[in-house]
Amino acid sequence: MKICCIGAGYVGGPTMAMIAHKCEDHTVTVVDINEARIDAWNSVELPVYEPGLDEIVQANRGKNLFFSTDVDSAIREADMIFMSVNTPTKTYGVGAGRAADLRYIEKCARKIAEVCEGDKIVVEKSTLPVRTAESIKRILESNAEGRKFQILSNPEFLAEGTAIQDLQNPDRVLIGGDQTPEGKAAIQILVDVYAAWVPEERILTTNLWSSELSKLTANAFLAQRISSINAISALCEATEANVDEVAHAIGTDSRIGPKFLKSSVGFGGSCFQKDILNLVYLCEHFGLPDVAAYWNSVIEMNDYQKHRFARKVVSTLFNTVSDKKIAVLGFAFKKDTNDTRESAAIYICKDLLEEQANLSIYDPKVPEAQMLRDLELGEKDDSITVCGDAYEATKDAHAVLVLTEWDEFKELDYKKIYDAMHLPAFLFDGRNVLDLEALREIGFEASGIGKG
Ligand SMILES: NC(=O)C1=CN([C@@H]2O[C@H](COP(=O)(O)OP(=O)(O)OC[C@H]3O[C@@H](n4cnc5c(N)ncnc54)[C@H](O)[C@@H]3O)[C@@H](O)[C@H]2O)C=CC1
Ligand SMILES: O=C(O)[C@H]1O[C@H](OP(=O)(O)OP(=O)(O)OC[C@H]2O[C@@H](n3ccc(=O)[nH]c3=O)[C@H](O)[C@@H]2O)[C@H](O)[C@@H](O)[C@@H]1O
Repeated sequence: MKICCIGAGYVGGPTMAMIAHKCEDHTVTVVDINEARIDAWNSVELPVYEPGLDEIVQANRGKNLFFSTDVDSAIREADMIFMSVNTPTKTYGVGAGRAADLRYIEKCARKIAEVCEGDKIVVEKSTLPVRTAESIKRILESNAEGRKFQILSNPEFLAEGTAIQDLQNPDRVLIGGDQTPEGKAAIQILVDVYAAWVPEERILTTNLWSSELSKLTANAFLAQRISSINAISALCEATEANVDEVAHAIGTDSRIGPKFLKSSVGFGGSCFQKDILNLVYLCEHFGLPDVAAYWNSVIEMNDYQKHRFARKVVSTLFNTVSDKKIAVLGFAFKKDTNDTRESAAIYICKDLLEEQANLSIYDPKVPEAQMLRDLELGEKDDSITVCGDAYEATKDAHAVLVLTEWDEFKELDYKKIYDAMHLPAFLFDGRNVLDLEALREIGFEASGIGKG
């Protein structure tokens, strides 16, 4: 089979690389209108950093895995077309700030209608509002001219930083489609692709709307757990309870489970916030304001947590950080990724810049240009310095903030860092990854999240 994927981003690239790797009989072409991105996929420096990704791309690129800007030809030749384009929060017009911006997905549908010649299976890989398949179907069918289209929903559940592991061994693959004989046949074709490496009992099939809604619901539930434990972290700080101990104590209840209970500076990433906003918008659209308010509170709590952290830094540093050097360790929204979209670090840095702090930032994977873009600063702005390592960033600092849980931050020589800092030397572990007792023995005024 010939497979085409429109959108060579964090999802399109890795998922298609895995399909090509596991299904050597299929030819997979990933296309994008962003030429620089396609060039990078064809180079040694891939545009997405993911442990294990280089190896599978190198093994298959040029054999049955291709990256191209020739969108039309790839669509024309394909039997199955994945749409993996971005679906950001709308920034204009009706629903601005909440609804999903579906213009990219609609452009894909129109492009497919315009250029394809035979029958196609069109797969929604992007995360979409429930019932988007209906619009896609209308666009395709209005322009069908005898061609037949089957629309499937196959949302992606990978997490960045563990994408390859998640794709290799997914908890489940979800495929939704029409419950007609033709729809079921299309579902089976996609089931067969995944069955090359995923046990069949982990491939779930549903109707289209359940599949679309399950993706938004899964992200909302995951984010809700983080907001719940972060809410408790504030109470821990007021009561001398320890949030890690509370999380462990509740997580051993098999009904609650231990995962996604790590208190932090707040969740980031391109999807949790956008998908919950989308869910909130949908609830309002369907006349369910109480349901909308319930899910919106997950985002409100996350905003509270990010600002609470920045406020705590300022108040601990004697209520002023003006002209003080604050070292920021970690800028990505989580470890093992170069992605900074919606990273809590952006909001915390902005709050501190507002207080006139001088920031020296180090992240092992995020380039300086990206940080400047995220902080909306020009190239010559001297309120931030981007450093090549943690020691340079922390030299002469008044405080160190750990904002991403990169493993290397656990291995640093904190005595060396302490000796080069102003005293009292403050350290705020926004990820609860460091040994606070050991840091206090060195002399740090060290604090974590949710640790009274
Ligand atoms: N990033 C993640 O970890 C996950 C993302 N998702 C969902 O997957 C979708 C894609 O996300 P990402 O890969 O992160 O986005 P991304 O922004 O990294 O990649 C999207 C790509 O689509 C391309 N594109 C947009 N319109 C196009 C068009 N008309 N023709 C050709 N290319 C076009 C863009 O140039 C861009 O390179 C979103 O709906 C997202 O919610 C789902 C699970 C995980
Ligand atoms: O739709 C998506 O985009 C993806 O969103 C998340 O994946 P991702 O955002 O890549 O990463 P997560 O591991 O979920 O982390 C999200 C944020 O929550 C934070 N987090 C996570 C877990 C936790 O216990 N505590 C916590 O603060 C992370 O540091 C990070 O900032 C989901 O985990 C994926 O299943 C989903 O496919």
